[in-house]
Amino acid sequence: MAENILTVENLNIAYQGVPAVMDVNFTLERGKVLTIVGESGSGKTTVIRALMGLLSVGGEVTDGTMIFNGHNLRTLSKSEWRAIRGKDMAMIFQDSGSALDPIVRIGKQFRELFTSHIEITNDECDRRAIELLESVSLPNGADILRRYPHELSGGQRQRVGIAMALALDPALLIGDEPTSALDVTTQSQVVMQMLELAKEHNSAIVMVTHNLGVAAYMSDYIIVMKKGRVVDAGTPKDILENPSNEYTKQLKEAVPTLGGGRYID
Ligand SMILES: Nc1ncnc2c1ncn2[C@@H]1O[C@H](COP(=O)(O)OP(=O)(O)OP(=O)(O)O)[C@@H](O)[C@H]1O
Repeated sequence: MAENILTVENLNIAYQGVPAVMDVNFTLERGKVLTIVGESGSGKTTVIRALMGLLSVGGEVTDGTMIFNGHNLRTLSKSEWRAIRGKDMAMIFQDSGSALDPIVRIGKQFRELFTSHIEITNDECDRRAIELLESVSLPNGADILRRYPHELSGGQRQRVGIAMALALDPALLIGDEPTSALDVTTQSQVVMQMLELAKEHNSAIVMVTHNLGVAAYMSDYIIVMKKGRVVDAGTPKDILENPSNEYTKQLKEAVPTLGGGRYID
């Protein structure tokens, strides 16, 4: 039987006591991709921030369990979180590029990332960083390592963010609209690269997107959220061929068409 890397049961989250996410359940196996879709304010970001232990101020998990790789995430101490985050579990934000430290060269940021989790020489850090940059289509890695973030384009910075997220072979990669700030061509390239790398590393992915087309293309499972609850869940085929919820039907209709055909067909 495939190993579950993540099990979420009856997850409830509130901000200042006001419920924002209610009764969310899902499981994810190693190497699989789960996408959360839904309208703005439906609770997507709240769910994945809870998974990273990074709910914004006032946010609190009020009920339920989240088990990641045998760890009960609700009971982790700050130092246990630090050990897991970035290593076993990594996150790519919409603007991961801008999360880079603006006054530190890229090479040094890679070294800091590696050395905070593993014993490694500087030369080995640089070698691995260059390899990772190559895998996200940044072939001039040695040059990139010498640069500051502002000396890169937005797309290059986002690729650096993805390379860093994958640097320590995370078992789980969490993405919040990881490509939405990029132009459409770069978006599809970056999604493909994320998928390829995740497959190579046997990492699972939980990703938030507004776009059911992207979700259908890249996922093994899709969860549709509305007003803090899961209103539909299943494989892309289940969701698209038999949307059980009126809202999913509307989302499906809203998928943009490409060349006259729906992207998801
Ligand atoms: N820091 C906060 N304080 C209070 N309420 C919040 C906070 N963050 C989110 N919420 C509320 O929680 C609900 C879910 O928000 P969340 O950001 O998770 O939605 P989302 O589906 O990710 O939206 P979007 O697609 O716009 O990013 C919303 O009603 C929102 O107003």
